[in-house]
Amino acid sequence: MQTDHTPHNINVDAAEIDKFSQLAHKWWDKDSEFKPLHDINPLRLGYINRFAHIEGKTVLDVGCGGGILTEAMARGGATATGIDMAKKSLQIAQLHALEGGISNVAYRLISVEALAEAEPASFDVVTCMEMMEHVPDPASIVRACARLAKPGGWVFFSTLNRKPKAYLHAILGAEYLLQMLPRGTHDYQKFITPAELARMCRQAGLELVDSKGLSYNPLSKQYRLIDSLDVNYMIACRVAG
Ligand SMILES: C[S@@+](CC[C@H](N)C(=O)[O-])C[C@H]1O[C@@H](n2cnc3c(N)ncnc32)[C@H](O)[C@@H]1O
Repeated sequence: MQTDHTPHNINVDAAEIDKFSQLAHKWWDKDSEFKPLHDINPLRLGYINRFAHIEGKTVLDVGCGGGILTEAMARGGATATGIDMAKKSLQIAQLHALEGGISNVAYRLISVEALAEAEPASFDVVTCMEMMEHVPDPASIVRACARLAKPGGWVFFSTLNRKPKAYLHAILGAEYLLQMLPRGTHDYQKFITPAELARMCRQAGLELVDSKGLSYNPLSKQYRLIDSLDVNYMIACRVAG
């Protein structure tokens, strides 16, 4: 794994990185705290592919954790790079790729802001999933992601909406009632409304092309894409060509 030493580590919440580092050994346990990410992975991969057709493309996965999406994109034929600020997660990601014989994926310990400064406009596709609600300054992440994509490239974000319904579903439901996630996984104040995210994208020079919500049915234990952005949602953006 490549480690880049950089002063660009201001936009990092150390407690968040610590939280994910402590769970790092569970990234690939599909019955663990990371089960929801495994369950939504085919949906988000399908969504990304619908717009960006990743086969043969260079993709960057920002806040990649153990590489659940990064590795799926590499398996889908992309040359994938995953970055995160939790070293343990990156080590797990790299080990998992090695064990699976996947060579078209690389992991780097570097902030997205530092990578954007060093290698602007170098990826066809940039993804940043379920990460922005864990950082102090999400707009800085959006700007860096936009800078890293090539002209005409695609940028995808997913996060949680700061709406009471999201508090009910993502915190009371998932953390307390269903115990799908550890308590304290999410901080409601850090959730981002679609309007706020759209503004951040606009200010970063991204054109918002599409948005979809994700809905979980606790009875069937299935996720599906929906039009409502009330709880979890994803957006697809394009850099001017
Ligand atoms: C909920 S996990 C999502 C992992 C992955 N994106 C996925 O959806 O499968 C959030 C990830 O964001 C990472 N993270 C938090 N703050 C970060 C930062 N400032 N820079 C890079 N990664 C960060 C955490 O270490 C963790 O791996």
